[in-house]
This record gives sequence, structure tokens and C-alpha cells, in this order.
Amino acid sequence: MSKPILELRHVVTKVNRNTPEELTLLKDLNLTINEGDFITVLGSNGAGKSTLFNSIAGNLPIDSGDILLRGESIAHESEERRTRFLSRVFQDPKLGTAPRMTVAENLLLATKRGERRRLTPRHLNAHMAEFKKLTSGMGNGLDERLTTPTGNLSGGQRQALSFLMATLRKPDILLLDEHTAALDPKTSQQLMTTTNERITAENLTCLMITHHLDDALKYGNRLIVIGNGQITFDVSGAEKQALTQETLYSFFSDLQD
Ligand SMILES: Nc1ncnc2c1ncn2[C@@H]1O[C@H](COP(=O)(O)OP(=O)(O)OP(=O)(O)O)[C@@H](O)[C@H]1O
Repeated sequence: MSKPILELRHVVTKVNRNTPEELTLLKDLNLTINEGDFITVLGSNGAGKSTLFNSIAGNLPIDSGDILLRGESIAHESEERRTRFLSRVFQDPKLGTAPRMTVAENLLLATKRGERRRLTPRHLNAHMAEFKKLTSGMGNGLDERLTTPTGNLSGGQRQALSFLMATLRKPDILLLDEHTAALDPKTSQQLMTTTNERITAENLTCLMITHHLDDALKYGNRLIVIGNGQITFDVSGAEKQALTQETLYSFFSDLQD
């Protein structure tokens, strides 16, 4: 039986507080994530999926409720402090990497996340064989471009690099925010396959937002749906495996009625 790693208890998140434009985006949201959960996250546009990630990552402060990591509240920790245990990959390939630094330099930076250490050529050389092996696993030629500035990579290679950087120092929580959405269908599927392999091999705890019902069904051990700032559906294990696209479609149309 796996243990809870992250708990959201009665979380309320608002924007434009105390103004006429005040909006409550998360409405008494409760979610317990267990160690090793790979959760696919679905929901209509504007349902609150990114707000959930922003609240977990500390980009948006919560108004009430609590967020606990292994039983300790992190609700008041800064976004920067939360990067010690949390990594996030965004939809935009430009967001995860430093464009003028090479692939290898970016990876070296990711190995030092949270530490104050200078990056020297000696450090870089010591890691080259490891980086070659790591990138060759992505199956998209990234291993041939270790000395290329990331600004010159294809979107797919850059996104694969962002994913590797996010998982290099095993995070307690990995947030994938539609990380394959900007890629062409073939590249997107390739990154999804390698994403799944790495999450499974490293037993990472992951939440992945997607609009692809087939990916949401195929990957992960658990599926949640966010609707109007709350969790409206939560299935795991055999119940998730038995789900079909038709069931999910009908669920979405019921929500929109
Ligand atoms: N800082 C903000 N100020 C005002 N409104 C916001 C803010 N952030 C989000 N919203 C609104 O809150 C709602 C939820 O947004 P959120 O980005 O969480 O939705 P989402 O489920 O991720 O949607 P999508 O699938 O379109 O990415 C939307 O209506 C959005 O416009």
C-alpha cells in the first residue's frame, strides 16, 4: 500500500482578491496523491487544471486550506523553495531550457539544481558519457547534439531536454502541463512513450495535464477530471483500465449540459 506524498486539503485559490473582478478558481479542492501515482488530469478549457498546478508549485498563493508534502505544510513556502522537491514541464518548448547554453550545459545545470556550485569545463567533461546515455534514450537525435545551443534544437528535442532536466534529480512531484501539446503528432507520441518509460522506471510521482483522451486512458495508474475548480472524477487501478473513450466523452458532455 503506497503512502500519501502530497495532500491538498480544502484548497481555495482566488485571483484578483478583494476587487470587483475577484474569482474563485479552486473551490474547496481535496486530493491525496500517493507515492508513485502517475495521474492523468483532464478537464474542459478553464476548468482549473493549470490553477491546480500553480497552487501546488507556489506560483499562485492559496487563500485557505492546506497543501502537505509528507505530512508537512508547504502552503507558505515560496515557489523557489518548492523547486527543491518539485519539477514542472510546460507546453512551450522555450520555457524549460536556457537557449544560449548547450544541451550538455543545460543538463549540468539540472544536476546542480538547488546547489550553489560553479559549472566548469571539468564538471562538464566528467558528465559527458552519462549525458550521452541519458539523451540517447529519448530516441530523437538529442545525443548527437550535446554541444549545440538549445535555441538551435527542434521543438521536440527541446521539449525532450526539458523533460530530462525536470527528472534528472528525481523530484518528489513532477508536474507535466500539456508538455507534448505543441509538438506534431509523431513527435508528441515519441515523447509520450519516453516520458512513460522514464516515469515508470524511476517510479516518479507525476500529474500530467492532457487534452488527449487516448493518452489519459493509456498512461498512468489514475485519472482525475477537474470541473469548475473541483475534482469531479477520480479513478485508479482496474477501474481506470476499464474506462473507455465513450465513457469519458459522455462524462464531459454531462458536465457541459
Ligand atoms: N491570474 C488570473 N486572473 C484571472 N483569471 C484567471 C487567472 N488565472 C486563471 N484564470 C481563469 O481561471 C479559469 C481557470 O484557468 P486555468 O488556466 O486553471 O484553466 P485550465 O483548466 O488549465 O484551462 P486550459 O485547458 O484552457 O488550459 C479560467 O477561466 C481562467 O481564465
